Amino acid sequence: MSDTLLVMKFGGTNMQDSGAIRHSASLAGRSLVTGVRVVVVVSAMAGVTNGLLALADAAESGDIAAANDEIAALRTRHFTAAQELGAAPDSATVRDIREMHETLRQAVYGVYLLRELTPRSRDLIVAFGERLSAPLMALALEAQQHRAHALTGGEAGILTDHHFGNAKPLATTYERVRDRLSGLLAAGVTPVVSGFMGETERGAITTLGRGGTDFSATIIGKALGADEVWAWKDVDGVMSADPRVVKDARNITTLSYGEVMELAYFGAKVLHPLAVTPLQESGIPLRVKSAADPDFPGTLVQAQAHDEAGHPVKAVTAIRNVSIINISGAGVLGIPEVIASVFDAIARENITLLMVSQSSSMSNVSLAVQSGDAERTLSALRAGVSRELKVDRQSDVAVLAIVGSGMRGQRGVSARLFTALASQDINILMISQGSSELNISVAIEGLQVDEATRAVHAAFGLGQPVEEIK
Ligand SMILES: Nc1ncnc2c1ncn2[C@@H]1O[C@H](COP(=O)(O)OP(=O)(O)O)[C@@H](O)[C@H]1O
Ligand SMILES: N[C@@H](CC(=O)OP(=O)(O)O)C(=O)O
Repeated sequence: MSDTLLVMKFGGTNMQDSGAIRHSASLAGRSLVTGVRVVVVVSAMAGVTNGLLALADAAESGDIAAANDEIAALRTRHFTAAQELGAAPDSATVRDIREMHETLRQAVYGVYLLRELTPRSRDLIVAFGERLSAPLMALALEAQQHRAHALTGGEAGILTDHHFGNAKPLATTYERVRDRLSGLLAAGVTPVVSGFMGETERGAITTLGRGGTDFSATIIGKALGADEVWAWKDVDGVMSADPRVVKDARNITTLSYGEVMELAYFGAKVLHPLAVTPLQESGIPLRVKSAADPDFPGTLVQAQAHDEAGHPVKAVTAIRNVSIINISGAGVLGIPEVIASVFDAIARENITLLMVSQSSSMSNVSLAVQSGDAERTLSALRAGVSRELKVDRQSDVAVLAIVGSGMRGQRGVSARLFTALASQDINILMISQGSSELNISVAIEGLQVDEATRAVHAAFGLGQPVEEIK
């Protein structure tokens, strides 16, 4: 057996049905047959997380029939996949899947009876997607003659805080994961861990935020001191823009942890924004790889940035469904306490600020937040800042960002961005540049975000192949 250890993450698309699961198992198998040890981390089958969220909402609103229909559809989907992967009707896997569905049904009925869906019960319900897919991957690996064992996030040692829906790992997680998984690996068994989920010290199930399976994989990678973490995707790697929006988006060969965090933070759905954080200290590389083309190198994410000649910007990305909250009035004028009260109110509500800007006359502060957080932001501000200030909201906004370490100290980058937007008649509502100079972001009308993305991608020549320099 080689000493190499890889953590491999398979997302929803790569788990969407028995065929995809079998293919994903074969990708892990390519390494396993060479003696490499692998920990597999899986997401829910594509669409299952959204289905679970929808049925939980239906139960809360009293529509138990709709919730039960969705549960039945999910049940059929998981049983069909298990059967197609070779599970006998009386096998332990089928029994486990049946029991999980029964518990899910009971949890959903509880929500219906109470007409209350707390963040805690939502996490319990939504984590069933990943809990149900891990045994399917274990089946597929076993069918390909690899010993495998399915574990929930908690069983694998992932302990988190109590931020249901957006939990973070506790420092004790790392040692615990090592304890839980080392024995299996030493015995030649491939652990298959349900991603996206963990549990609190008291055993309540938590989730790590949408797309959280990437984060689970890197937490496990750090805990085990893995050689690399591989995130298998339905795209070639991290691309210069969302390939669904920009047809000539190209694969980015290397990115630094910082660059990938900026990209994920500014909406590139390809990785969870915190996914690389566990890797930063240890310098473990993350590879984003194409499940359809496993020999293609994909994107290597590591500590150092590699800048590309003539390409100060590596990617353009966007966050949709944003609202701008404006705080204005003479009272804002140059009084630090006012600004402090604004940020206090936001911090108390744990709201993520996407952009902040203050007008030069200092009589106005604008905050960009996800539209889902806008009402909470408005109430927090109305309660927390002086009544003399006017607080209002502009909806249907998007934040577009350009990212790349090569723009540090480079002149003319913002000018190029603004010219590209102006050429399409796109009005800029807010501007901000991170002090790290890894990104420049602008708020624009939501309806214009796709054409803006394409214009900016073209203006920075991101569709053209480049030679890489160190
Ligand atoms: N810059 C980008 N690079 C690659 N993919 C992107 C980017 N921006 C958005 N995406 C989208 O992210 C998707 C992959 O993320 P996701 O579906 O969450 O992965 P998975 O579930 O396979 O882990 C792609 O299908 C692509 O449409
Ligand atoms: N299933 C979860 C977690 C996840 O990471 O999914 P995916 O890898 O399919 O993006 C979600 O949809 O958010």
